[in-house]
Amino acid sequence: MEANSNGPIDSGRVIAPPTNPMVTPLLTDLYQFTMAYAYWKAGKHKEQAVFDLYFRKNPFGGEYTIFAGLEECIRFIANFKLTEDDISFVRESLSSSCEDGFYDYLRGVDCSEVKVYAIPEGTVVFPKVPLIRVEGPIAVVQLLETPFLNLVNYASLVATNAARHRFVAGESKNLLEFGLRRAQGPDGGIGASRYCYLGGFHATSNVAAGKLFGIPLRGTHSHAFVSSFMGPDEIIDKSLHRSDGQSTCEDFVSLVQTWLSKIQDLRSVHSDLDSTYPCSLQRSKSLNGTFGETNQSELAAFTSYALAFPSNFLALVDTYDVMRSGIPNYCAVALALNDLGYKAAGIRLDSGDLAYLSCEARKIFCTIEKEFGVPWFGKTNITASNDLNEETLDALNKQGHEVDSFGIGTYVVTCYAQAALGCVFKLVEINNQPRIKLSEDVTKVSIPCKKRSYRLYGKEGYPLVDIMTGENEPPPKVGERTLCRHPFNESKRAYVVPQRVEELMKCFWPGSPGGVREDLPPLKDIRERCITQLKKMRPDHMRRLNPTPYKVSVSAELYDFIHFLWLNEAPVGELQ
Ligand SMILES: Nc1ncnc2c1ncn2[C@@H]1O[C@H](COP(=O)(O)OP(=O)(O)OP(=O)(O)O)[C@@H](O)[C@H]1O
Ligand SMILES: O=P(O)(O)OC[C@H]1O[C@H](OP(=O)(O)OP(=O)(O)O)[C@H](O)[C@@H]1O
Ligand SMILES: O=C(O)c1cccnc1
Ligand SMILES: [Mg+2]
Repeated sequence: MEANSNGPIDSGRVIAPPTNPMVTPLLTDLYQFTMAYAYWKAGKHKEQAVFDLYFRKNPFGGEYTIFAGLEECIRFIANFKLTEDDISFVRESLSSSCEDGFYDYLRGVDCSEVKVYAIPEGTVVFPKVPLIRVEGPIAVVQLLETPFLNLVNYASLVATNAARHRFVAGESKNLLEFGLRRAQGPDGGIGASRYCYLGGFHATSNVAAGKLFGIPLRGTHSHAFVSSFMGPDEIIDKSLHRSDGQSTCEDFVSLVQTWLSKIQDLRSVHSDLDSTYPCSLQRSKSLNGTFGETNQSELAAFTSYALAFPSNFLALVDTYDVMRSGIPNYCAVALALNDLGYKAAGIRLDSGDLAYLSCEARKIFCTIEKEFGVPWFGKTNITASNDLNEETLDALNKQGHEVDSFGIGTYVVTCYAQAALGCVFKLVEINNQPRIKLSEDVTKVSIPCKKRSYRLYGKEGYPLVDIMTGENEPPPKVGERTLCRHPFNESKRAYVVPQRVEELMKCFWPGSPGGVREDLPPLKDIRERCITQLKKMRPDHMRRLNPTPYKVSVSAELYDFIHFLWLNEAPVGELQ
């Protein structure tokens, strides 16, 4: 069970309210209330409706999407109730001709008669396949459309964005989400931290998200900290205990200076690197001449930071000059700390050519490891930040770099490459009658009926195709040939003999008190699900350039029915 500041999310039958208290029944479009009134006025409000929530196209030019936001939807409906205040406001907002009986009806509305089936959060999903199916009295379900879309659209978009960044960065790299200052408001910031973590980031700088969701917190320091120091005289208390507490170094500042001199005296290292250096870049300079005078105010800042956090010393090295000042200053402080039994945590680069600088820094760290016999120094952690995105990560990979962690803000949280996912909520059945929404644009035609969907896996363990069937059709069977048809293109079809069949949607809200429903898993488990699922995808669906589309299909029976209904509902044109 995951705890947060609201208590457990899903304890027994009690589900916590939405994370954001602004998520109330009024967080909807006015037309949901006007329609609810018109349904009520027509005596239609209790008719049983089925809506599908799905998207039409994968974002970011990719061929996969990560589904996120479900937990908040369930928390929303579990606590759905209009207050008297809400009802008064709706009354003021609707036409004065609306009858009082409607407001009495609204007073009693909750989601106890609503059923929600959904694909588990963190699953890799594809266009057209319902992520969520909502069943229940039409007036109530209509009120859920906007908040459900609001809760799923950005969550899934940013989780997908995070997963894509992780894919490009590579599994061995640490991804830190640094976007709060650039996010679209407080909810955008909190949501970004939560769903970037879900999508595979390792940590966030967002303290509130750490508290709310238990996401690991990470951070370095900013340029302001470095530039706030004028020189070493500012350091008053220069003493530092050894890490084992056995003794105290009374003048850590001098110890740092001693190490800086030793580094400056290193004259023996040249750019013709031996094979122990991990970096292959040939643009290196020798240390000779590189380490002249370093910036003393920067050194004071680093020393102060080390005195404050001796076990966790990290330095932003690009305030003045990375190679001539930041790196030697960092090394001096780190080596002084090493004398006292502390292992420094690394550097951050926030400007310049991150590939080149990371490689140069690595060479220096390797040199120091060798020259001074400090066994871990070559592996010093290098964090890079500064307007990173998929493209820059890809470029860094191509050039070769020595970055261990990436701090990514603006591009990941604002979903700069694509503003919205475009999830929709469409009526597919009313009173057991399938409904279809037609469009000139065939990709916008809805797939009618209350459906089931399955993921069919092939011999190699990869998912091959998702197939939607009518609710009462027999499911595809392992080892049996299943005809999978493109929903709208007659000629596109294939037989699939699945090695494994997975039903995608599960019941998350049963529509009757005490009914069986899936638990809401902790965020960590959702993240694990996402990471595991992505690893199981066939690589050609995942590549950045021209990925192969994953097939989404319907059964032969559903195909026939869609086209029967299409012909039935589309008026025949007449040419004169
Ligand atoms: N080796 C590289 N290959 C491709 N892109 C890189 C490389 N190194 C850095 N970048 C990217 O290039 C851009 C550099 O931006 P810009 O020129 O505005 O910053 P800067 O001058 O390095 O630093 P700042 O202006 O923040 O001090 C950033 O988006 C960064 O992520
Ligand atoms: O670049 P992003 O991906 O958005 O990541 C977050 C950025 O935020 C910080 O910069 P800051 O706000 O201090 O300003 P800066 O851009 O001038 O460094 C940090 O140094 C990163 O560069
Ligand atoms: O901790 C950091 O280094 C950090 C946090 C937010 C934004 N930029 C950097
Ligand atoms: Mg920046």
